[in-house]
Amino acid sequence: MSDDSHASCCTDAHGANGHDHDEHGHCADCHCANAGNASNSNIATASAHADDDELASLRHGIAQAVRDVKAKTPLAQSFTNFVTINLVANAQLAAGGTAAMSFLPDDVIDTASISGADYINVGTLLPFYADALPQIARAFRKSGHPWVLDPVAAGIGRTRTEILRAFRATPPTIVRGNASEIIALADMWGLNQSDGNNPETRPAGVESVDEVDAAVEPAKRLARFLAASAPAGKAAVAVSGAVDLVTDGEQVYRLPGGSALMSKITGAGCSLGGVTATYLAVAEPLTAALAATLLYNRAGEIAEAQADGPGSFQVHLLDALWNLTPEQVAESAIAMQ
Ligand SMILES: Nc1ncnc2c1ncn2[C@@H]1O[C@H](COP(=O)(O)OP(=O)(O)OP(=O)(O)O)[C@@H](O)[C@H]1O
Ligand SMILES: Cc1ncsc1CCO
Ligand SMILES: [Mg+2]
Repeated sequence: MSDDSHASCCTDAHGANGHDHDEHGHCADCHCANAGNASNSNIATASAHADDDELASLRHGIAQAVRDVKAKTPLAQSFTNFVTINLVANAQLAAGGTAAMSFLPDDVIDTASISGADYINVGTLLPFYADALPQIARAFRKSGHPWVLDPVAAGIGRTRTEILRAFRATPPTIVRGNASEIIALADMWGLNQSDGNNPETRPAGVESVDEVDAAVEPAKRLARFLAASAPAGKAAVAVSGAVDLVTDGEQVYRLPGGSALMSKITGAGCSLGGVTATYLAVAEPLTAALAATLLYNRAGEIAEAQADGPGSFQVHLLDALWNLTPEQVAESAIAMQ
C-alpha cells in the first residue's frame, strides 16, 4: 500500500524524508514495510517510482477530464430513479456537463448517438423496466456506447434481480455503488465464491450495511469481468463510503474524505453516478471514476464546512461541484494498494 507520503518516504532504506526503518524494515513514520537491506531497498525504490509515475499520469488525466467537462459541456443521459433525478441533473450541470433524463427505450437509444455516455440507476423500478432496461443495454452493447450502472438496492426484489442479472450479458463500462450493492451484484453475476445465492449477501435497501473494505475483492472481480467484456478492454468499479475505493481490476485506489452529511441527503451516491457518466463522456473509465469520486469528496468537505444541516448541505454541495478547479480535484490524496 502506498500513498503520496509513503511513496516519497520509501525511496531508499532510510527514506527520502528522513524516515527511519527498523531492523524489520518497518518505517516508524509512515507504517510502510520498506526493508532495510540493499536489494529489498532497490525493489522498494523501483516500486515507489513506478507508483509515483502511475499516480502522476493518473493525476494528469483526472485534471484533464475535469477541464474537458467544463470546456466541452458533454451530455450524459440518465435513466435514473425518480427520488433523486433532480439532484442527478443538477450535479451533472454543476460539474460542467449537461443532462437529459428519459425512460423510453427508443428515446434513450436514439439520444445515445449524441450522448457521450449514459447512466442507468435501478433505484425505483416500474414493471416495464424489466424489458426496457435490458433492451437499452443491448443497444449500448451493439454500438459500443459507454455507460455507468448504479445497482441501487441490489439483492432486493425479483424484478430488480432479473434486470441486474440480465446486464451480465451486456455489461456497463463502470459500476458505481455502495459496498453492499457491489457485493450483491458480484454475487448475482457469479463472481464471488458462491453460487449466486450467497446467504452471506444481505439485501441492504438503498443504504449500505457493509464497509467498503468488505467489497474489495468483489469490486476487483467485477472490474476484471467488465474489462474483459468491454470493447476497449477498459472498465472500472467505484465503491462509495467513508473512504471510497476505485479499481480497474488490477490496481485498487482508496480515496479518503467527503462528509458524513452526504449520507443525510438522498442521492449523493446517485448523483455521483451521474457525474461519473459525465466524466466517462470525455475520459477512460478509471480516470472518470477517480475524477468523479475525488470531486465528490472535496465538494463534501467544502459543503460540510458551510452547512447548517442537510438542506443547506445539498445547496453548498452543488456550489462546490461548480467551483472546484481541475487542480484541486487532481491534487487530492490517492492511496494505492
Ligand atoms: N461516512 C462518510 N464520510 C465521508 N463521506 C461519505 C460517508 N458516507 C458516504 N460518503 C460519501 O457520500 C457519497 C455517496 O456515497 P454513499 O455510499 O452514501 O452512496 P449511496 O449509498 O449509493 O447513496 P444514495 O443511494 O443515497 O445516493 C460518496 O461521495 C461518499 O464518499
Ligand atoms: C431513497 C431511494 N429509494 C429508491 S432510490 C432512492 C435514492 C437513493 O438511492
Ligand atoms: Mg445509492
